[in-house]
Amino acid sequence: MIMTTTPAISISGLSKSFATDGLDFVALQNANLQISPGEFVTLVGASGCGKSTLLRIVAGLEQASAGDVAVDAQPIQGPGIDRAMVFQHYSLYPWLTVLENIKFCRQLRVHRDVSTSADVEAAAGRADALIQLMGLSHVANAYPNQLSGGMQQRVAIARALMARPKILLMDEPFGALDAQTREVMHDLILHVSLLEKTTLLFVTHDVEEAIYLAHRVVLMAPRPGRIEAIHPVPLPDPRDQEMKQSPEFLRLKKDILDGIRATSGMQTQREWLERLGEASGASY
Ligand SMILES: Nc1ncnc2c1ncn2[C@@H]1O[C@H](COP(=O)(O)OP(=O)(O)OP(=O)(O)O)[C@@H](O)[C@H]1O
Repeated sequence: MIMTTTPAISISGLSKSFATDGLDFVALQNANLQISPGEFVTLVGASGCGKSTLLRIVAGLEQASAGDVAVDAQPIQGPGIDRAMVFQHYSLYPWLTVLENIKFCRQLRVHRDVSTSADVEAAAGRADALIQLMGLSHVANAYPNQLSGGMQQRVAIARALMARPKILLMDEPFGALDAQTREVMHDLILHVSLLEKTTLLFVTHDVEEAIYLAHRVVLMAPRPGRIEAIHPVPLPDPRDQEMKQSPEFLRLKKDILDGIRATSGMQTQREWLERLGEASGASY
């Protein structure tokens, strides 16, 4: 892909090893990826291929063993307000209401120091707009444990968007939701990302979700964790649920699923299934 602007995220020669039992385990090896401003990129791949590790390094929550990550051409130095992260488990503050959870980041020191009264007013307006957009106005004063999983995740997303991050990092954010709620969330996050030109890096196990949301799907592979292939998604914006039935969509889904199967290390060949049958027969 030819970049004409400064990448929103630039990942070069990125590696990460963990010391386990005195041995170095390579979770990520020489990853290279340039993401344009406003681009939506999803990461898929077999379990343990380093998707979350890559995301956590970009978030500044984990340190790289080698290589560089830059945001807007600036090397990252830990977490920053230019990047917000949403996890699979909603991680809301149970003692705060929905509205208080969403406004919480405004009360952090980093924001308070730069806030004028106009900033505070604008923040209240943004919190209201996010609450409306996410369909949360009827529960604005409720506590997280009074909400369904889908609603809690909408609060977590609204909270992440509150500081108007340039980059949103999402680690299986819809993994615990039912299929219908996921579809609603997909269209919602696409809508917001187009509106605010947010750059998205999104981890998922769901290949359909990965294609529907993304401009590019990055296929990762394990042992060692690495980027195996990058698939551009040949669908226009805005997305429409019907596109999931298009031949381009189905072809890409098959290619990516084949890629995951080929790199997962799991065996489905007849020979191994037969051996399993023989072994079971012998033991029982
Ligand atoms: N803190 C850690 N210490 C040791 N090993 C780790 C640590 N974090 C991750 N790993 C290992 O690094 C590899 C990559 O982990 P990671 O969570 O990034 O994979 P993933 O692709 O997100 O997996 P999954 O799809 O199962 O969530 C795994 O083998 C994991 O066990």
